[in-house]
Amino acid sequence: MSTGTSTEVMDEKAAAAIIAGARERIDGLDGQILELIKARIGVSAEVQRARLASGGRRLSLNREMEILQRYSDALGRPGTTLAMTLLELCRGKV
Ligand SMILES: C=C(O[C@@H]1C=C(C(=O)O)C=C[C@H]1O)C(=O)O
Repeated sequence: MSTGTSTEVMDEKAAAAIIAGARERIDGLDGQILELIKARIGVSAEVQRARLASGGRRLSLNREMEILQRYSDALGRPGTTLAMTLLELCRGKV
């Protein structure tokens, strides 16, 4: 996957301004990502509770496979690692 970097030449001040602005946007995006992860943990717990309360198993391997496939299709191998980390956050280690 490309990181979108280019080799354009520029002076240090211009680069510093771009970096500062971009880092602010990255911090904003990371804040949103963290909030989304916390929301995902809550929704996942809701599903797990409902399944347990109705006599089912807490975890669903088929559903986890769908999620791993989706992240892998979108982001390749690191996507699989990311999905595994998300699943661990949402249902604990298995
Ligand atoms: C939330 C669910 O329960 C568990 C947690 C999952 C998740 O966090 O995505 C996926 C599968 C299950 O192991 C579900 O089945 O959808």
